Amino acid sequence: MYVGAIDQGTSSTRFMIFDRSGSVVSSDQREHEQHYPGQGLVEHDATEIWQRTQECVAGALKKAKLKAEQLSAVGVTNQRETTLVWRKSTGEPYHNAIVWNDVRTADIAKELEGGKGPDRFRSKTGLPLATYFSATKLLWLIRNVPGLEEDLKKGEALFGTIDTWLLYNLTGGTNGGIHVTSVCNASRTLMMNLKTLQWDETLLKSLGIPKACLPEIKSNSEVYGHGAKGGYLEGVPIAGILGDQQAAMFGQACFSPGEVKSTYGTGNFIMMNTGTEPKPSKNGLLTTVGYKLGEKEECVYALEGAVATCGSAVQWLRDQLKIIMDAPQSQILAESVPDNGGMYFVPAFSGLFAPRWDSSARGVFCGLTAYNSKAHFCRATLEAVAYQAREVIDAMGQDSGVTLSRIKVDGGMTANDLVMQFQADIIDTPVTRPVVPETTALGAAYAAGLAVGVWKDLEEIRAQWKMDKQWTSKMGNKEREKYWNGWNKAVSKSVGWEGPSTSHSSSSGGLGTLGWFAATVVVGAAAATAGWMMGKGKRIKILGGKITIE
Ligand SMILES: Nc1ncnc2c1ncn2[C@@H]1O[C@H](COP(=O)(O)OP(=O)(O)O)[C@@H](O)[C@H]1O
Ligand SMILES: O=P(O)(O)OC[C@H](O)CO
Repeated sequence: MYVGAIDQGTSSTRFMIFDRSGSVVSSDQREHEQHYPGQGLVEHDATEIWQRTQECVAGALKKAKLKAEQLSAVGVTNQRETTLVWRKSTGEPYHNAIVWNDVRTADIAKELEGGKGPDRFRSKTGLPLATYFSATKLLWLIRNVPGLEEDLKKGEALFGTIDTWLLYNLTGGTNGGIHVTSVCNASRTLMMNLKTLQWDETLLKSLGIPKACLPEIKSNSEVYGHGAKGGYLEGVPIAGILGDQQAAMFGQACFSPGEVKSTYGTGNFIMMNTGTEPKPSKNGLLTTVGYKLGEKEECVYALEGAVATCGSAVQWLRDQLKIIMDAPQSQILAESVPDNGGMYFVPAFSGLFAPRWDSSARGVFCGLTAYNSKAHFCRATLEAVAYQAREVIDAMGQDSGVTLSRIKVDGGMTANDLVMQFQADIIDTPVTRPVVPETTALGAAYAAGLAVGVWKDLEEIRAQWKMDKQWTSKMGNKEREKYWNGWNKAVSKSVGWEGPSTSHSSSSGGLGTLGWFAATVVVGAAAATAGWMMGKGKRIKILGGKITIE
């Protein structure tokens, strides 16, 4: 018995085939182009994503020497919030998809507050008003694509997140393709009511979004449709849809309240299972749907801390600063120095997400002296991953009252020992990686397999989770405190960079209470304009968002 999973992520798409033991049988992965049409803008060509998806499916089936009919089911997992609209009559997108970390909608998010603050819709949706969520992106499209509003009202223009787009195309597109989304993806749009698990008429009215364009909300595990005739998955039940972070939580078998996973990919997303009642956050986290296994099953909720920039900062070291050739080299370079050399980096390329939600924050390197080398830039970038995660984990502890005994980790960056050790050090909690690191795809496969009886229940799935490696803290309290204070000083330089700070959470770091003693401060930003800045003995050139060190 085999189950497939399409994992459509921010940087790439994978198709993975698993056997009944949850082991990987075959995998194929393709990148798609990242479009950056301006400062803070990130777009994907949805047609390219569909093309890559088909190539991956064909590639993985070929490598495994399997035919589609040998797959019992296929699950879909996707980058969440990324928004697109397409024509029902032709299947063509009206515009590139606007990606979750695009910040063009800062003004729209502010406008939606209507004088009532960023938490105006939080009690219904569990979300603050921020650029991150789909409704702000859909409103931007409505305001900027001529004729779209009329087409949306008529039902000619269909809205979808990436799961919806893939399901539509997998099941036939203009030839009978279904228009559905999963409850956990819908919970990221600002349009779904967390209690009713349906689109909320009052919210839609406040937002000015017509219901006719929205997909039907389905559970995370049921047969939605079958692969279309003539497609690579012809006849195969498409039976699971989970947003990628929910899929990772599911693949990590976090089925009991209080269990936490942290995924280190393009961004970093930390989720805690909070059981069958939505848990409000007072500390800047998101209340969201974890999973719902079938129409009649209870919904399991989660608290989530989303950090926008994680592995993408490593890609930036590679592609923009060009101080590493590839991601694994970041560890080698960072390990070539004994510590951060006093340097900190706040990678607020998309502002700061959880727990601060400050869209005005921008990237900051600080604490430099002439002693610092590119190795310190690299080390500071990697360490920033762990500090950002600690902010979320501290907030999670405050919101849930749970003291964590461990965190289950996954995602591309868990290959980096230095990051994982520093993570365990800075949170003083064990960090545990499973044998199958592709938990996102595995979670989607589990959801699909459960719907068609490949796996019996959650206990059977839990029994398949096996530990590969665990990191425990080797750092003393005094040292941890020193680093944590340094990080918080750095963050205080990042917030409000693009204007008044929009931060609206009581964060865990004691911002503003610390003085600033660094000998040399270098402030850069992905969105920086042209200019030169002088460090002692170093020149840092910032030009059109590209930084070079000479
Ligand atoms: N050894 C490594 N050290 C640091 N970062 C890494 C390493 N390997 C992968 N990454 C980062 O992890 C990310 C890819 O992880 P992945 O889980 O595939 O992301 P996504 O699902 O968001 O596409 C990339 O941003 C890459 O820079
Ligand atoms: O594609 P990833 O792994 O970066 O995940 C993106 C998230 O789903 C955005 O919310």
